Amino acid sequence: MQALVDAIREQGEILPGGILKVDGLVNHQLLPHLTREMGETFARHFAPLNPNKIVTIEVSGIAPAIATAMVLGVPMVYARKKKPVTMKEPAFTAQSVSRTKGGVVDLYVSSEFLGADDRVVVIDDFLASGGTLRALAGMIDVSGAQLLGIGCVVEKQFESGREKLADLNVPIHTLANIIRMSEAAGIEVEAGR
Ligand SMILES: O=P(O)(O)OC[C@H]1O[C@H](OP(=O)(O)OP(=O)(O)O)[C@H](O)[C@@H]1O
Ligand SMILES: O=c1[nH]c(=O)c2nc[nH]c2[nH]1
Repeated sequence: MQALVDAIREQGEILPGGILKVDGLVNHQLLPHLTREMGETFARHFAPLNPNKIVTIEVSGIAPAIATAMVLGVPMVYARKKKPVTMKEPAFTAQSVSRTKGGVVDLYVSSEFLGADDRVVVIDDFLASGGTLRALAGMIDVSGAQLLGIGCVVEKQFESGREKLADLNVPIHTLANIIRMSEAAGIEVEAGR
């Protein structure tokens, strides 16, 4: 997605620990025209798989996920990181490591909104080590739903998440790919794959 690649070139910043800051378009401020194009692009890509649900993780996955779900005309469910009293049991749960806040986070999805009838495409903001998507894929599996594909806005190729998730045997589509980044060389970014 060229507009996303251009925006990352313009606004992206490298932070310690191999973190790419794109708060101006993905993780704090959202640009509606870019978010809409993300949704349209994911929807075009995954529509042939005929999903009936989009699943993501709060918080930064919600915007691209709802943009995709709106185009496909299907519900979007997000894994919550704190279980509210309203959540109906049983809930599927898993743990992942937050890359931007540190520490282990719990993920919860109620069986009220995910189950054996669901054909799921997962949409998230970042594919880095793949740990978060691995945790979510485990919950989807336990629920009995079928995982059809994974879409991420930004892939950090140098963290090899795509390779680590290969055993899931589902297509992974990303919109921008960070090949490498360093203070010396800057951010090397190309269209996703
Ligand atoms: O492939 P991984 O190494 O697991 O990294 C990707 C995950 O890291 C971020 O979550 P984080 O909890 O940092 O942020 P968020 O609250 O902004 O969604 C991001 O939203 C992805 O879910
Ligand atoms: O804002 C972010 N920048 C990153 O580099 C990253 N990697 C995983 N999750 C991330 N979130």
